Amino acid sequence: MSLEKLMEKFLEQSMEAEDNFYRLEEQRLQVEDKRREEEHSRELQMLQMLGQIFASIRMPSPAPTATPQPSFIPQTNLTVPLARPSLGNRNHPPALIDFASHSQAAGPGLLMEEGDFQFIERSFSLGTSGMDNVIPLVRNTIPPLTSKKHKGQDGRIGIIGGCQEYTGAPFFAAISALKVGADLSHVFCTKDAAPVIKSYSPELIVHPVLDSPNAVEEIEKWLPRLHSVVVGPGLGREDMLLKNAKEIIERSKLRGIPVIIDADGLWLVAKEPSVIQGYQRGILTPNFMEFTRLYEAMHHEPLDSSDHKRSAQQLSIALGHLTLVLKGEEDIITDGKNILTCSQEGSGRRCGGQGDLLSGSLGAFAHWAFSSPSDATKGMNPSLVAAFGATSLTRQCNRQAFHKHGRSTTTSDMIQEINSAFKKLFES
Ligand SMILES: NC(=O)C1=CN([C@@H]2O[C@H](COP(=O)(O)OP(=O)(O)OC[C@H]3O[C@@H](n4cnc5c(N)ncnc54)[C@H](OP(=O)(O)O)[C@@H]3O)[C@@H](O)[C@H]2O)[C@@H](O)CC1
Ligand SMILES: Nc1ncnc2c1ncn2[C@@H]1O[C@H](COP(=O)(O)OP(=O)(O)OP(=O)(O)O)[C@@H](O)[C@H]1O
Repeated sequence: MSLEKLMEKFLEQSMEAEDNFYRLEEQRLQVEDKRREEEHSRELQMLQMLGQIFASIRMPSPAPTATPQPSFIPQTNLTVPLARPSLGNRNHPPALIDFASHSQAAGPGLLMEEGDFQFIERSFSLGTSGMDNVIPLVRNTIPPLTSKKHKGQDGRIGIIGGCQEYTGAPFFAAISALKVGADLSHVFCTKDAAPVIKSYSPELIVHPVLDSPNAVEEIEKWLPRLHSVVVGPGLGREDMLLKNAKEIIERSKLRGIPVIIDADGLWLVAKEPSVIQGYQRGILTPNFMEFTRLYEAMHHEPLDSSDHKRSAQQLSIALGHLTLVLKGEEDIITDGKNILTCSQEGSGRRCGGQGDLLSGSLGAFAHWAFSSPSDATKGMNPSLVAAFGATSLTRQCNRQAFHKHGRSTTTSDMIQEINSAFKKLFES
């Protein structure tokens, strides 16, 4: 046999061996996923039972002298979503965390009693002692970079958004998730937005399906592989796109995938709050305008803007203790029971797209927080920890970018700062 033939044969054999290796590895991962799923569903069942036991112990006792405050009646929803956790996610039991935060005094801050509920405020501005409280929890959830992992383990994030008008927003969100440390970022956008978004970056996986007749089925195929979805950046407000986004949210909920809703996704929530109400892995990231819309949709009265924290808390409660991030001069993060405020120094530059950096990076932080062992967040709701990570990072990026570019600072400049801002906050 000639040397050439020998080489050919050798190459064929080694390719076959490689194929076999990957096939076996895939099988092994499937078995591992199945084992984890079974373990998670057992944990969920136990936690539900525990939840019921706690609930029966904590039935409200009548408080004869307390004056009820009708405008602030908490509409709690302490049920654990009967959802299968997404693959690779260690499940954080929402009910248990709720009970834990009811019963723990939360370090520094203000303790308010409202009827039967305790509202605990923790004001954390980085650079003060507050940082010492939450930043270490964020750190605990960040997966270490080791050589033992395969591609995808640190996060496969899906962005639902991108239409003819808005191609920047989904790009900013998707690239921010990657730059923070997720392994893969998928953008599900309309057909005409896809080539534009692809042309911004070869790093993104772009699916031109959001306006196709079978959009939901096309996207659902990917859901089992996604660790979190961010719905809304650049989605637009066309009825058909909102309808598809709504269906994706519903299907993500069924799989227990963390769902971050921003921008036009919040327009959808204001119209149909039930789409996310009560889902303990849902996080909403409104700016003040979006917040006002949501508040008025839920409370049927104008927002009293004198006390943002209280309003944010009320809205969170009305939405079934969903985590809210009200963005502004200071970011208010609440799940209706705990309030964190992040006033990490940013800058006076308010260019468009900063919110997309926040929601995209939150996609990664949320995956990490929900898939960490529960002691990593020391009983704090993982959504709060993830949101604090994302807001402090966004503000730090803004600060660093402004330092270099001054009034010319744009979101792209902020994205360039993600690595060093991340290091400064979480790795030093
Ligand atoms: N490069 C891209 O592709 C980008 C695309 N983007 C995408 O655009 C889509 C629409 O998003 P949106 O935020 O412009 O819509 P909406 O909520 O109707 O706000 C409209 C008006 O509300 C006001 N307003 C806003 N904030 C406020 C505040 N804090 N406090 C008070 N008022 C405030 C303000 O009103 P004005 O001051 O102009 O009267 C503003 O003009 C969405 O898909 C998003 O992802 C962006 O991500 C940017 C980068
Ligand atoms: N007045 C402010 N001072 C400091 N930081 C701010 C201020 N307002 C917003 N931010 C920060 O900017 C980031 C984005 O918030 P912003 O209100 O711009 O969101 P948005 O309007 O949804 O953004 P987008 O342009 O992406 O739609 C948040 O991290 C928030 O903390």
